[in-house]
Amino acid sequence: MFCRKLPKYLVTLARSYHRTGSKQSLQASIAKVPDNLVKALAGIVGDKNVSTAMAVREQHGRDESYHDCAPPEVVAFAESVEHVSEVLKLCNDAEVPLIPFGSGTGLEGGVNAIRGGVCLDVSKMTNIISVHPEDFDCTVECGVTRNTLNNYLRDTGLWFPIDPGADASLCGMCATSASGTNAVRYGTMRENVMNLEVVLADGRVINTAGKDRRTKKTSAGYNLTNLFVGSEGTLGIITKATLRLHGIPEDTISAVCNFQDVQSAVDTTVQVLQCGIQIARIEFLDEVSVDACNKYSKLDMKVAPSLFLEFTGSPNSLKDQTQLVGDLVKMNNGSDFRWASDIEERNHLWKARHDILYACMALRPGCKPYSTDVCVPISNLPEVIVRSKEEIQKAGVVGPIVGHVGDGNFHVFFPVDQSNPEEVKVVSEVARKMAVLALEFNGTCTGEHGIGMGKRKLLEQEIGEDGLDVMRQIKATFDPKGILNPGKVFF
Ligand SMILES: Cc1cc2c(cc1C)N(C[C@H](O)[C@H](O)[C@H](O)COP(=O)(O)OP(=O)(O)OC[C@H]1O[C@@H](n3cnc4c(N)ncnc43)[C@H](O)[C@@H]1O)c1[nH]c(=O)[nH]c(=O)c1N2
Ligand SMILES: CCCCC(=O)C(=O)O
Ligand SMILES: [Mn+2]
Repeated sequence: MFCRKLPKYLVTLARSYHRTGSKQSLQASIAKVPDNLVKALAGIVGDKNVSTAMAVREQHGRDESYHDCAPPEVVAFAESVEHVSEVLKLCNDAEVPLIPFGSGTGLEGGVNAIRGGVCLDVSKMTNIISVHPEDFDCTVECGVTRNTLNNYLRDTGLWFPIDPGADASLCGMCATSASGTNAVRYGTMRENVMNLEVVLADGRVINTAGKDRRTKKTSAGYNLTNLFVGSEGTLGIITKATLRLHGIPEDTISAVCNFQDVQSAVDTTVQVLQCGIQIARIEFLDEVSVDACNKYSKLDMKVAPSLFLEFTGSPNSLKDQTQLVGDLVKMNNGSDFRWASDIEERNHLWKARHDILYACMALRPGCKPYSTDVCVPISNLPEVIVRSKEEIQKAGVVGPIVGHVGDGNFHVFFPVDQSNPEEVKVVSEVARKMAVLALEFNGTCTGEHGIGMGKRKLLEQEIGEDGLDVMRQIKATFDPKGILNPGKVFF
């Protein structure tokens, strides 16, 4: 069991766990941050940037998910890469856990300090370092959020299209390999990051593609950039990202339409993609989600399985695309095709889509979101959604379905009452069955939210024992003392 040299706090943790095998013992053995370490932190980042106040710790001990708050013992705010490097050296030498915090919008408990330690909040590092409009790229510090970047870019005619709905930090988005409604057209963070500045556990600073490199292509050695994309704060702290920018489309039209059943809506999506239509967004909402959206965002859509679509391009190409998609919708017995070309109407529609999490939560006030995130090859999507819906109905729980269907990715948002362990158990079991079903259909348990705490068991099923071993070896190379966000991705 203890084959590798473990840090002190992990030895205590593992021993007490194996003595009693209980969850309580895990919590009891959380590492204490010594007073002198708190003082040393203040020496690095300044007194104003260190806090042990309970309110600040609690605010940093959870994200937007259902996972119980696990506050760090101290929160430090970094203002520069030098701060990040010094703090890491300090924690590494003292063998104290360190959890990076971007903007706390994650959905898998990534920032929860389940083994205590120091939370390093990087949201004060907000410089937009460079924009090269002629090269379609920019470089930002880790605390810059996607809305801040897009507001800054407005006059250049460019934008960064990856859109997880929440106004997340761009390096937090790198850390979770985020995507969202625009991925069908622009890809995910993986396709849109060219270079990263990363501080390693021992304080060394590296640039994953080499300092100041910002090329569209590279064949130079291993792809370190994409090793850090999706690493969830377990391999290093991302302090800068060089990102690809895209031209703002000339014209945009949005539309909604509905179908008699889930299968027809998803079949339409598959056919749209198979026809090679360069759709900008195509989102599925089942009747439960539409109902929630109507109530929360004051829409008046027919309560039926629906698609939200967006087309972009020149006026001529828009005409061709919309005509073809209109025909496909009709072929699948879809109806109520409603266009929204006016910017206010479009914004209202997409705001409603992005607020779906809150709309679903409003179905059961006081509950927290338990979200699934499976992704399968597009041809398997209709069957996987239909069978997932059957599981939800069999379990008798509220489970609206929303999907980035163009990517084969969809979510069920179960609003769960955390104070009811039986309910949490039932929901977890449906979520697990859905993930296993996706794996059987050549899919993944997470298309965009990450593994965090909730999907660690599923990762092993997905990657296999040997694959997971290689991941552990990579972790040990980058973080031999295991201080970086311990307990995330792996147990
Ligand atoms: C309403 C709503 C809707 C959505 C979503 C959230 C919410 C609240 N999300 C999820 C979320 O926005 C996404 O996971 C973000 O990428 C997280 O960015 P934060 O800055 O908030 O990271 P946050 O602070 O939550 O941290 C997330 C993880 O990354 C690590 N981390 C953060 N900053 C780091 C850094 N600089 N270096 C290294 N590690 C770092 C943390 O330690 C943690 O493990 C989502 N996502 C998605 O992909 N598609 C979607 O459709 C949506 N939709
Ligand atoms: C439980 C929230 C999921 C958010 C999300 O990923 C989306 O709205 O697409
Ligand atoms: Mn999503």
